[in-house]
Amino acid sequence: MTQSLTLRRPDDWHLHLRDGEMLEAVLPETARHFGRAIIMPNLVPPVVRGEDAIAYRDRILAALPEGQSFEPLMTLYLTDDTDPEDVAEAHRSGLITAVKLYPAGATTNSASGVTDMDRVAGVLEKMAEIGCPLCVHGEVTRPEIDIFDREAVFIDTVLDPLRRKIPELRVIMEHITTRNGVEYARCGGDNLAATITTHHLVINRNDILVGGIRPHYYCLPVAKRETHRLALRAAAMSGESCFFLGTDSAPHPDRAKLSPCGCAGCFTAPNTLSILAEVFETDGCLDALEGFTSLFGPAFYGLSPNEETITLTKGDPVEYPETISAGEETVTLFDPGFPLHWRVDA
Ligand SMILES: NC(=O)N[C@@H](CC(=O)O)C(=O)O
Ligand SMILES: [Zn+2]
Ligand SMILES: [Zn+2]
Repeated sequence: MTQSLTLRRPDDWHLHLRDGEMLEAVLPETARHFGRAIIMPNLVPPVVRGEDAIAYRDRILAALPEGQSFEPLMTLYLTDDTDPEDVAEAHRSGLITAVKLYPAGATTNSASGVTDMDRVAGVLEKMAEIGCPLCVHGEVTRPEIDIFDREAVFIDTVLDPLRRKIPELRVIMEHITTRNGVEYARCGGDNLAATITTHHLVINRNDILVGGIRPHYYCLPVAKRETHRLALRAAAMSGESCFFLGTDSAPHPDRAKLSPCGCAGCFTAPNTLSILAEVFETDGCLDALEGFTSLFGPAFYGLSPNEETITLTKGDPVEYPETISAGEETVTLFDPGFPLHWRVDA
């Protein structure tokens, strides 16, 4: 029996597009299905000032194939030296949608991130005043903290104190991976939301490590034990508007993933919607998909949902390529490990 499902066109509230040949290769994969995306600023060098964001936005729009429409929602990369006035001006002019906090050393290209929250207090106060949201990579980097505890410790020792100090600041806890993150976001009131990735609904830490190491499942924050994955799944399907999709699709050349020090990131842009439809259906929650992919994100960011719709049709398993090419490089798609029956109609 064929079934179909029509949704408002989704948005991706956390996306890495990179630059150059990688940008050209991955942008069409997102623009095919998504109307808008929050564009991560962790380029090398990072997108720090308003003028960097203008230049990056122009490169993205120039790389968009004819016939595709897509709106990049730009962000600035917060550093110890970010100027509050530069942020205010970029926000006032509509250039940026949010500012991104990377604790220095927490993840890919975060070396220029924040070393001490006190140093950015002035910018964060300014952002609270003007209503500019803060997207947060929520992991501590203290070497003594176990990698599996870094999100929970961040919530207790950095995020909660920050929100008590500046309660008006709108915060998005990005790519949450723990029950702790779910519970904190759920009780955070109107100024707090959390994004959840596709891959964290699918894999737990065993999938990375049991029976051989699977570098393509390695991302940050690293997938946790099964109880946490189940909490994320329940949150995504709960219909609570504080949880919405941020794929964190993070392409890296296979050469860089399959190395003795492989880098973190899962590339999910091409098959995300097929995977999400499959997992929401498996849990009997297809009705909750549209809120998660298309409604709650815009509502939190004060935007309207997209006018257009997309339709997914259920049928024989859809074949996605194992890899896509980016110049001379290949990038491997995230493999959910189960057949995908929902295809996005062209
Ligand atoms: N998620 C990841 O594992 N990697 C992201 C960085 C990030 O979002 O933390 C990347 O830029 O590759
Ligand atoms: Zn991150
Ligand atoms: Zn990311």
